[in-house]
Amino acid sequence: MDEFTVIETRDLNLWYGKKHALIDISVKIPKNRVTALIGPSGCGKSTLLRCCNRMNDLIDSSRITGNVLFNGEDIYDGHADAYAVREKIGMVFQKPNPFPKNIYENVAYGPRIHGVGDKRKLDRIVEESLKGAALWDEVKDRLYEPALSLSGGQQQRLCIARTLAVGPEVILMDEPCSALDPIATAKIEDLIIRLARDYTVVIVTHNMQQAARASDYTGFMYLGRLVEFDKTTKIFEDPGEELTENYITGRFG
Ligand SMILES: Nc1ncnc2c1ncn2[C@@H]1O[C@H](COP(=O)(O)OP(=O)(O)OP(=O)(O)O)[C@@H](O)[C@H]1O
Repeated sequence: MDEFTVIETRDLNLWYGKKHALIDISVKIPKNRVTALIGPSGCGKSTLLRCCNRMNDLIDSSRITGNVLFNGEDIYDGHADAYAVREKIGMVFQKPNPFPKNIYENVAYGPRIHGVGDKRKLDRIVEESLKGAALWDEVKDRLYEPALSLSGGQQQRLCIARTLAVGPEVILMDEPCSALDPIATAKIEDLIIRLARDYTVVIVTHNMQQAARASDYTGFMYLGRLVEFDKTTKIFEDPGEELTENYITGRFG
């Protein structure tokens, strides 16, 4: 692969107690591309995604071996700061989870706790982040209304804006459309493609059409292993492994 690698895992293994959830995963995530992780329920997609920004640290029973490199530096190195990692590698979850605050405060929250106090600067960050998440036009006249008054799709784009506001390089998305209707889903998919101009996006999805439509690269996982990783067109048109072919043609799942 001749793309520039932003995140790389090397022989990554993860256990939840005795459960061996990730087995020898070595993968290179290309910069400024959308990578989709697909595979049947329980195969380890979300676990792999969470390893990329140390969210699994929050699960007491989890233990890892191997390496996860971000721009060549091991994020599990004793000196690495998990909070700084999560600023650079942001995450958007399955269910939109805005704070019970107004729209403006949801986006301003991250920059504020990182010390941005100047109102003009915060205004600019809020506007740019909402534009980046394709939400500005819909909310610019109601910035001080509760975030929870937005539709589900708007709330998810607000969560994306909140992630953008702290200046990430990578955005991890764990089934970001699973709680949304088809129109809201299409908007998020368009946004994902657009975000890859400025960011690297990794998305976990159950929806193979979504992976085919919105991603440049696809990893197929099965029982904790990464079976195949390649350009999305290759995975869907000419997979190298029979297991991948059986999955994408719907023979199991
Ligand atoms: N906090 C946890 N404690 C114990 N086991 C867990 C935990 N989280 C996940 N697992 C187990 O690890 C395995 C991988 O789970 P993971 O959620 O990563 O899979 P997934 O492919 O994302 O599944 P799904 O598509 O259903 O969300 C599963 O067997 C799951 O039961």
